[in-house]
Amino acid sequence: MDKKFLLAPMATLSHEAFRRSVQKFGGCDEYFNEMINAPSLLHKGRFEKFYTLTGDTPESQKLVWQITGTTAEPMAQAAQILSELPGIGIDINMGCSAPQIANTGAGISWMLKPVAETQNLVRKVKSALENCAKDGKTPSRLSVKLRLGADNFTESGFFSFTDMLVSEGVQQLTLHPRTQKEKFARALPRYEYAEKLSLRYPQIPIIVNGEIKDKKSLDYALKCAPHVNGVMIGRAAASQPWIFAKLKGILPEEKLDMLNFALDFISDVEKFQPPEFFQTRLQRFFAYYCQNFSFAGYFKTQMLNAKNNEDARERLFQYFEKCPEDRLKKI
Ligand SMILES: Cc1cc2nc3c(=O)[nH]c(=O)nc-3n(C[C@H](O)[C@H](O)[C@H](O)COP(=O)(O)O)c2cc1C
Repeated sequence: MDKKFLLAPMATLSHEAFRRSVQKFGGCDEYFNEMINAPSLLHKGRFEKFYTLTGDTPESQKLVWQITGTTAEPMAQAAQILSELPGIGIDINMGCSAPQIANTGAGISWMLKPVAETQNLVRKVKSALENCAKDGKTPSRLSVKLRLGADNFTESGFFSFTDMLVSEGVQQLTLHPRTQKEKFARALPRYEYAEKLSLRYPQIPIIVNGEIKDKKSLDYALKCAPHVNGVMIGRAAASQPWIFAKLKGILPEEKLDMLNFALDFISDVEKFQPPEFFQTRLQRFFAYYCQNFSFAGYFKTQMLNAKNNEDARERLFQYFEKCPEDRLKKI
């Protein structure tokens, strides 16, 4: 397939330990990091360094650092700092509609504010990236991840917004084609809008995102948006870190040891996350990973109740002792 595969930014999930799980199967073309709050990064909070830990593998060159914030200046400064790290570039989060983000003026709010304010943000971030590209180096790529906008969005309003982004020098757009309030469980994303973006801006890559979880859903998204340059996958990569290899048709024949895979993930979390984050990181990952098993609901509850990493390991051993047939799986 000539399309790129991208790992979605997912708060508490898209970190180095999780990327390593994906990389075990050959990885993907771009890894979006979980969103990084710009003011917190600038204030050098106690945990901020863990958001940018990469472990320095060649795959780190494929990182995209997503920033979130409510005002332009700190976001431009954060973009500058992050552009010094390994990776492809900086992404501005204009799509997150979770109330705790959107209500503060971050995420999708950037699509709803007076356009001049968002234009100022893009301009500031772009110029920060250009100013810090030293010695004739190409500046880091600037991309934006967005939704369709408010529930009463109009097509003309949406395109005048994306026209502004592209004319300000945004070099890649990822569209999760749902409105602010459309939840995952509701209707399918409106993939045709990604197609419209591809035809409108042939000069930049357009990435489609949302509900792609297997060959059938991939084929459907690409049938609706055949000209997109890539496909971004979030939740399905958390339940099946091998999904990119599966969709590319390069999965190894042999069965996967699901217990050892999970144990490796916990060890990587210990390497790349602070102890204060262990519980949330494990809980979020296992909420998805446990979907692979015969007694998914029971297993998930067991893992969500783990008190610490040792307890999580113990619960893994117990599950596979009870259900040995789940341990070696053809994925
Ligand atoms: C747990 C979780 C955390 C997320 N965090 C972010 C984030 O930090 N930045 C962002 O732009 N989108 C975030 N999203 C949205 C995803 O990037 C993606 O757009 C959405 O999950 C739809 O893709 P999917 O159907 O492949 O999961 C998050 C989604 C989930 C499920």
